[in-house]
Amino acid sequence: MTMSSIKIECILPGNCRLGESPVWEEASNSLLFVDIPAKKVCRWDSLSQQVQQVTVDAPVSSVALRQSGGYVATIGTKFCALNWEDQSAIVLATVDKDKKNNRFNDGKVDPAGRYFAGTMAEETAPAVLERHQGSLYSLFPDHHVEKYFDQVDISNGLDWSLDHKIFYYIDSLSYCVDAFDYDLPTGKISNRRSVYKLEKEEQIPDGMCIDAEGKLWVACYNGGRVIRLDPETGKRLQTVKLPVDKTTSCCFGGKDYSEMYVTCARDGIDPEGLLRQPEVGGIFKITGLGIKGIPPYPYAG
Ligand SMILES: O=C(O)[C@H](O)[C@@H](O)[C@H](O)[C@H](O)CO
Ligand SMILES: [Zn+2]
Repeated sequence: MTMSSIKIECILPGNCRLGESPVWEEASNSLLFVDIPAKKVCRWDSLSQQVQQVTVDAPVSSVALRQSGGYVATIGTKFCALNWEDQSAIVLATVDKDKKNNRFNDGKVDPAGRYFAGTMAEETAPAVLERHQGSLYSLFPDHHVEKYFDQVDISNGLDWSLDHKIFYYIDSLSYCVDAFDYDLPTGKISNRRSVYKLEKEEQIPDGMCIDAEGKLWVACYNGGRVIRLDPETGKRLQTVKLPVDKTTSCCFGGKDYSEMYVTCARDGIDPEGLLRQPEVGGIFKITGLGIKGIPPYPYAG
C-alpha cells in the first residue's frame, strides 16, 4: 500500500465545540454531523459547500438517516425524529429517566434499521465524569427500546461487521474496541470480548466506522489521528494523523464512499493548543486512502 497519495483537507473551517456523528447522505450529496454542546445538527452540501443547521433544545449527540424521510437524532436522553423542513424534533422514546445528569452519546443504525445509542453522565471536563452511569440501548422500528447493558462510562463508537454477525463497540474509558456476536433478526448481542487495546499515544478511542474490507477505523480523541484495525487479528494496519488533537469520529462518504470525513472538538483545548491547531473545530476530508466505506443504514421506523 502506498501512503503518499493521502490528502487531508479541512473542508469546513467551522467552529465545532464537539463535532460528532458524521453521516453521509448520498441522496443530497451531503455530510450530516452534530455539535453536541452547541445543540446543533448540521448538513454540509458537498456541491454548494453550504451548511444548514437545525438547533434543538438539548445536547444532540448523534444523527442518522430515516427510511421514511428526514432524520432521527439522540437529543438529551431522547430518541427523536427530526424534520429538517420545519426544524421540529418529535420524541419517539426516552431513556435513563432516573438519571438526571445523563445524556445520550454516540449512536448508529444497525443493518436491520434499529437505532443503537448509548448514554453517559454529563462531563465536567473532557473525559471527567461520574463513572458507570451509562447504558447501551436501541430503538426498534416500532419505537420500543431495548437495553443491552449498563455500567458504561462513555458510550461511543459502534458498527457492524459486513456479514452482520458481529457488533463492534467502544466504551471510551476502557481504552478498548470490543466485539459481540450479533443476531440480526432479533438485535441480540452476546459473547463480549476485546479486539484491540489502544496504545498510550493513541489516547482515547471515540467514534468508529467499518470499511468495505471489514476493517475498523477509530478516531482517537487527544490522539489527533484515525487508526485502521483488523478486528480478526487485533492488529493496527494504518495510522492517519490529522492536524488537530481532539479527533472524535469518522465516516466514509463522497463518490462511491471513497472519501473519509473526520470530526473533531475544540472544547477542552487550552489557548496554546488553539494557536497550534488553526483548523481546530473543522471538518476534515481524507482522500487517497484507496479504501472505500459502505453506505449508512437508515432507521426503519
Ligand atoms: O463525543 C463524545 O464521544 C463525548 O461526548 C466526548 O465528550 C468526548 O469524545 C470524550 O470526552 C472523549 O472520551
Ligand atoms: Zn464520541
